[in-house]
Amino acid sequence: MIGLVLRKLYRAILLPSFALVLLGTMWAAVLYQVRQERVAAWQEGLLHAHGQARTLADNASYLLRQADHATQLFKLKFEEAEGTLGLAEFGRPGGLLASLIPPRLELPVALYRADGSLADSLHGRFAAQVAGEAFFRALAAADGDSARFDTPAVAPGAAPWRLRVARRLVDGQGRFAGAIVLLVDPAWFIDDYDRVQTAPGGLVLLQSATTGLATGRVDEHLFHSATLRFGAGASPEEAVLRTPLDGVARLYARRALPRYGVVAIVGHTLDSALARAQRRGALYLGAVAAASLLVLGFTALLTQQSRRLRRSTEAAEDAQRQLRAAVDASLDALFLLKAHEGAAGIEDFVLADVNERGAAMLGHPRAELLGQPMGELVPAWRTEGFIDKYRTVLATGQPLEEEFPTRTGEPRWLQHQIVAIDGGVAVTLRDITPVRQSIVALRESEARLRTIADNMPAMIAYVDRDEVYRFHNRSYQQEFARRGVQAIGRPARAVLGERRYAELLPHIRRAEAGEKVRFEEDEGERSFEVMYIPQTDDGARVIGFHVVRNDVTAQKTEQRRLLKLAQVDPLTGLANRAGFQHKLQEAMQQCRAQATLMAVMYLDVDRFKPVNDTHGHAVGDALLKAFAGRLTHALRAGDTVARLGGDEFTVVMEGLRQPDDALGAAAKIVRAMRLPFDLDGLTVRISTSVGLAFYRDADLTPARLLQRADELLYQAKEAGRDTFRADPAFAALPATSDVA
Ligand SMILES: Nc1nc2c(ncn2[C@@H]2O[C@H](COP(=O)(O)OP(=O)(O)OP(=O)(O)O)[C@@H](O)[C@H]2O)c(=O)[nH]1
Repeated sequence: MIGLVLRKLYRAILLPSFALVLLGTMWAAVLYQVRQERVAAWQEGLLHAHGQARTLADNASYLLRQADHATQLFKLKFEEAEGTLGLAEFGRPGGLLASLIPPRLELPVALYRADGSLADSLHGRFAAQVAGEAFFRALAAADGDSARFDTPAVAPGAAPWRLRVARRLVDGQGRFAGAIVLLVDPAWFIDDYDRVQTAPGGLVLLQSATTGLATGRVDEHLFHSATLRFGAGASPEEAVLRTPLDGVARLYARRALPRYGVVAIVGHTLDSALARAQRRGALYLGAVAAASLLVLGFTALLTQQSRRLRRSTEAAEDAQRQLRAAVDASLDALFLLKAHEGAAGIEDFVLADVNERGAAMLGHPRAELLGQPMGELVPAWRTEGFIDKYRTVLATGQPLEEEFPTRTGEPRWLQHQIVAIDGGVAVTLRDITPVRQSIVALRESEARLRTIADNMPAMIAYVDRDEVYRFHNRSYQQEFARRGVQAIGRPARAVLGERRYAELLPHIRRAEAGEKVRFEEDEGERSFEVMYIPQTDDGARVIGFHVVRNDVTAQKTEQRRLLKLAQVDPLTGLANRAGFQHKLQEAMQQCRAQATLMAVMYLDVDRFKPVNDTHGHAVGDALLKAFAGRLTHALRAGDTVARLGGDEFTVVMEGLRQPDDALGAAAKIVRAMRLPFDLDGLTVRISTSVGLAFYRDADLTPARLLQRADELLYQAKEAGRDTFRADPAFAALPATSDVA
């Protein structure tokens, strides 16, 4: 876990760290270079200033030397002329002074006597008496011939200072005779400043070594008395100062002229000295800034790209891990085999990879198996011809799938799949023994069910959700054969025919909706009881239905026979009360449906009891039979005649055109019964009374209609018998009219 975090951290910071190091190195190198440039520019500036200070010093020393020579020349000529040489002679145009010093300078010159009084002067004002001044005293006391230089202020504190060149004069006897004095304005040296050529802001300056008074120039501005003070630790030759002059920082170079008591100074502004270095520095910094931006941008881009790459690599690794897990968890043993070529072609296959199940099947850890030749690892594979099959699949490129039982060890069924891959084959092996066992069990179960179904008298079939016959038993086979149709695999609509299919469709739909359907079906003489039993899948979805069809013709016939028996009067063979009631109900329904007219007659034999009493029950029975026969004979074939019991009979007449038809029939019956009955040689006379009720569409029950006929019969009996009474509402004839 910690290792993973560290690895992630390492990946995350590697590139930024590299970029930071690169940036740091770049910046360090550039800053170093900038600094070096500055140092070099500094040195160069100083060098330049030194050169110029030297030039200034040379220039000044040249003029001062000339001044020295001039005093020396004066001294010689003065001494030659034995003290008579005047300044006018000495300093005239083209004279001795002019041979050494340009006349335009109009150098102030003074001649002092031995007592210090001013003897003569040119081009300037001099003090009238200098006997008390240090330089004069020094000259008077000295015995050498060297000139003396100093830098007195002409008017200390206010006027510009001067460089004074003074030389001792002697007379013919070598005694002190006075002094020749020259004053040199330091501005003259500074005026020659153009030759020095400093950059703008540059300073050229001459400073007195003793008084510190100075004369200088910055650009066109000439100034006096400004004193530059260099620090105690400053180099005697160079310094950087912010002068009190103008506050501008400069690089200064100094060149001392010890003989003349002055120092030549040149200062270059830091800005001008370092301008090029600063420009270059800015250029370097700009370049390194641009390069830094590029590095940062490139690093960001690389980081992003590397993050993407890392993500896609991780995704690929994840997918690979999942694939590996799926392969290891597979129910199949998986082997990747590489063909091993020998002299005679492919000799064996080497195990390149195997999943956990495959390793378990071979009985070794996976790591031990990789790289092993299969022929040696599992010799049975060679003897069982596996290696040959792999070779064939690899050669043809055709995949092979097969199921086979093992020949060695515990009997098992294996499923084998071989697919050609690059340079070898991928092999999957699956133990399908349980599947085979369940298939066998299923087949046995199916065979048992078929045996049962085939030996059932009922016709059994299965119709799937597409209404196609998928199964039928032998009974149904015979039925289909009898009709000359083939059912299996064909739609019910084609097998049944359009007409029968249309009749059965409502039942089919109900079964398909999941309802268990039971109905009867008649086919000519034959009757069938049919059941449709829906079949559902695990999700309770109807996937078809079973058809169970029983031939119930025999039962139906028997049923009809029994029903008939129950509705027949055994004595007369006419319908009994039950049969009559059944018929009356039917007739009334039909009458209502068709809006026709019907009639019900209620008849009773008049004075039957005496016949029984006189001749016995047998004669009574015979009379009842004869009565029934004569009654039936008197009526239409479609009329229903019944004996309710005793000597009571009823007639149902349907489809009457008019009431008269029934009235006529009643009258005919009454007349017919008056005729004597011949009962095995015994002649019996009776008569009959009839009640006649009509029915068309009134709201009436069968019992009420019969009761109505009974009431009318009662009226006929009351009227003296041997007549009929009809419902007056329907009777066109007088309902009570006696039968003629
Ligand atoms: N022989 C015979 N007699 C029967 C049978 N069933 C009923 N009877 C008799 O039929 C007679 C019916 O008589 P009723 O209708 O009541 O009297 P009736 O003599 O006909 O008098 P009216 O009907 O008023 O004219 C009774 O004596 C019954 O015993 C039968 O099945 N056979």
